[in-house]
Amino acid sequence: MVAAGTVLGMGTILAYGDHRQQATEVDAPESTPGPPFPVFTRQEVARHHSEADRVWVTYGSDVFDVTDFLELHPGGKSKILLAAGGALEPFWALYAMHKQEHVLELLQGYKVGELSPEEPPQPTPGDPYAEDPPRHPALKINTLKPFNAEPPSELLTENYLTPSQLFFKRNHLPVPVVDPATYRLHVRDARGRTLSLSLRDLKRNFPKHKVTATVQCAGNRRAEMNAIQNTNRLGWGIGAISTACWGGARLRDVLVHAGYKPSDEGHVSFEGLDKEPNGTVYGASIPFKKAMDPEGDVLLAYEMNGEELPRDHGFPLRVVVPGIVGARNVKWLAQISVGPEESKSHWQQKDYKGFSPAVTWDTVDFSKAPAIQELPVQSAITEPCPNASITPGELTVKGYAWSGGGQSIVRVDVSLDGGKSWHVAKLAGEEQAPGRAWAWKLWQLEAIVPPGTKELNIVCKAVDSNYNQQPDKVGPIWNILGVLNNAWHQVSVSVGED
Ligand code: HEM
Repeated sequence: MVAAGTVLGMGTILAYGDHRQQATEVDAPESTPGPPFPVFTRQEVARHHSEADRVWVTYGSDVFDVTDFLELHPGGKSKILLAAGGALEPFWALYAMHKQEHVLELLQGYKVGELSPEEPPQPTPGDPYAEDPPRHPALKINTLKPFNAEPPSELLTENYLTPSQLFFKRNHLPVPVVDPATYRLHVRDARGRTLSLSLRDLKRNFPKHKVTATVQCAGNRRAEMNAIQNTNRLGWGIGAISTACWGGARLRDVLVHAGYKPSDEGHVSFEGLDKEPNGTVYGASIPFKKAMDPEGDVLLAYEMNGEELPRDHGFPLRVVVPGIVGARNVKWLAQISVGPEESKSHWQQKDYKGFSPAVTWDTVDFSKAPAIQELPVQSAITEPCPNASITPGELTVKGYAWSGGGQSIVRVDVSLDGGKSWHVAKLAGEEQAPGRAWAWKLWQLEAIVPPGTKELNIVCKAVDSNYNQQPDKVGPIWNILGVLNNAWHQVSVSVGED
């Protein structure tokens, strides 16, 4: 049934075939409609995520079986396998050369069905996570309930903005189901009254601002800390960090509307609609000064990468606090209040704080450590992958670098010999104003691996505009919560024969 295709160099692709019918015959009679395509749910598609189960992908509302194209793919089999069982869109946002007519025609030849219309989420008694949204199978899951997952690290630096479906997900609780028509944001105003703002109010009454900002979880790279001594907390790799262009109202404008003055002091507390079974909601706070700073760029965001905020990222409204740890970027925002004290929530008081390696669960005193706000300078290697096997000759090393508090990245040093000698990487990314460099820089180093080399120990370290640098070892910054790991990132690869 499947006519094998032939690839004649880049761009020249012949006859890959049609899985259902030979519909591309040159002299085909007046097109007679074929039998209707079968309909599949996203869950059924997701079961086809390996060659053994056949590799299915979706594009729009169509389902394709691309198993027979794997070996023919100009981008390689491994790349298609990243999308196996899920949507092509986030990958094709990274590799835009697919948005050409001949590629789409080629894909049509592999169509095997259509997606059934999205079922509205069904509450299941006893499972508070039953109404969580569908996710892309390419994500590497840390925990399913609550959903915590990161993209494959080599994809992180394929595009400056992370496609929303691949953006890391860090949920503390089930994703709430919110009706945008009845949604209200409650803001305690300066006179103690509660303002109730609809989404329409926020969109119509406050100017829309766009900010490109990186969000990083404090636990990014915890796996390296867990390898030293297990913290028994989410073992994030290097992918608990992503970048998006956010759009929404400025928090400052809403606070001014609510009667606050820049000279006021204290903290702005946020509460989400995500709840524990006992009714406790997620909450966090940021300093009032940051919220009111005209250059602080804090948003009440309703857009992510030019589209409506996805459910996993806080639909219909979330806080985006550029330069500040992800945990304060409260999603599914329900309430804002201003007061002399920080949020009383567990996540502000008893989590997301840094401690000495000497502190244990028996000796920890959470009241002694400040809540994490701005994060330290960070960088990581996304390519090559750890334990990859490479050949002598040209080597491209890629990665990301970012610093908290709006500090820009001024340099990334890369070593191929474990830190004995260094090279300076080339930086790329949006130029953002000093002190407002909210988004990461992607970096790249082209190197030559001499013949006879057996292995490389690749290391990277970044320098920010305050000349803050990363510490060389994880051990001395290990802590019971496994947060703030910004040690030099290291990747070892073996070098085979050419
Ligand atoms: C399953 C459906 C897919 C089809 C039908 C497809 C098809 C193609 C075609 C026809 C090209 C050559 C484009 C040109 O003429 O310039 C191409 C290139 C490429 N594809 Fe795909 N692709 C698919 C999935 C993917 C996925 C999921 C990824 C990434 C995760 C990917 C990554 C690439 C890359 C990196 C290239 C460029 C290769 C090079 O220039 O050396 N493709 N693909």
